[in-house]
Amino acid sequence: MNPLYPLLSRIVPADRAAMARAQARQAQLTKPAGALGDLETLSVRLAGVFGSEQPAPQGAAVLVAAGDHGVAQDSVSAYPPEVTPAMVMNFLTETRAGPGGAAVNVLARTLGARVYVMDAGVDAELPTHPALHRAALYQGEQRRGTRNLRFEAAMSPEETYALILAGAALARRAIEDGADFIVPGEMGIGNTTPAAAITARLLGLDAAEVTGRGTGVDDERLAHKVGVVREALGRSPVTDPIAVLAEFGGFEIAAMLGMMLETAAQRRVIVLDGFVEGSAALVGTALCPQMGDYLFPAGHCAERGHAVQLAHLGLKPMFDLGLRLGEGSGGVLALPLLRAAAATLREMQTFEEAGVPG
Ligand SMILES: O=C(O)c1ccc[n+]([C@@H]2O[C@H](COP(=O)([O-])O)[C@@H](O)[C@H]2O)c1
Ligand SMILES: Cc1cc2nc[nH]c2cc1C
Repeated sequence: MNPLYPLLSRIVPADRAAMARAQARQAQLTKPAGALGDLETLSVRLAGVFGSEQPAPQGAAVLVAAGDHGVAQDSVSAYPPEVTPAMVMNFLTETRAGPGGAAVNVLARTLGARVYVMDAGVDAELPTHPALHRAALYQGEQRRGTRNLRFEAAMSPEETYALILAGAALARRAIEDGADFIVPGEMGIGNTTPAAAITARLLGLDAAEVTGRGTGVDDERLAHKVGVVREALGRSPVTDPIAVLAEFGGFEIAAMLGMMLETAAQRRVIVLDGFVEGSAALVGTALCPQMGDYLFPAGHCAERGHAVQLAHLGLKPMFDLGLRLGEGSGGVLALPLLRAAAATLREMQTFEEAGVPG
């Protein structure tokens, strides 16, 4: 049996009747018709997720999965692979302001989201820390970093399934802790290369159309990176979504896919951050189109290939701040907009209640 079958079979479409009631309610609220713009669309989609025309989502969590990549030895990033474990320590360190000194920690602290960090296969001996979650090991060793997708499959099928299920388990934990919004996030030097390969294969595009500068590579490195993605795609003809993920993917991308599937299965909101997160979302909707009902893209991301991912998903981002960080940082920034959208349905008066002539 497909090890994902029990998870996939729990994902049902959003509640269309609740969405229709929310749409009708938006029309009665005290504002000119349509005047809340995209907040109205978001509020109706949230009604579908929570099965209520007055959705009341509570907690939020950002789940940052970290992994290393064989291809990072291949000059595809502007930074060395040692940054990945160093940033994991930065996510966990105590600072004067509180736990964690990275952008995602600060944004989450500012906006009231809880941060969970996951070692999905980082190439370093990380110390035990109460806030550091290890990927559940399948029978055998968890490798520290994937193989180089340019020459061979990045992950085995067993590793791929193990990481998907580990990501699902962490999302389950965060939901048990009270999260109704799950923001999958990632850290992994080199990971815009696997994300580009996955996106190119699943959308049938050329490497050059979806390969961007990541951490900021120059023109020469970008041309080399496009060549690496093209070689990887030329090496393997796979099109099955899980095979594509295993062949070109990353441990943290597989973990984020698991987080997304579990969040959809539990009818909570998946707040979608950038391009690397988008590659996991493409695998998810290829496996299970209904997962798209639970996806809420945060901001437009400056990475080449992000716009085409969202166009394929048929979803519009909420803002454009030129972000290209990852970590789930953009997703955390979207939380106030999503909360505000739900609050309009719950708390605004109707024309009739307020005695305003409609
Ligand atoms: O997800 C994105 O949109 C995104 C865009 C550019 C960079 N990143 C982050 O930068 C790293 C990947 O960039 P690179 O150049 O090493 O492939 C990784 O740690 C990601 O979190 C992430
Ligand atoms: C410093 C640094 C922080 C990051 N956070 C996500 N990707 C990153 C890449 C670098 C290089």
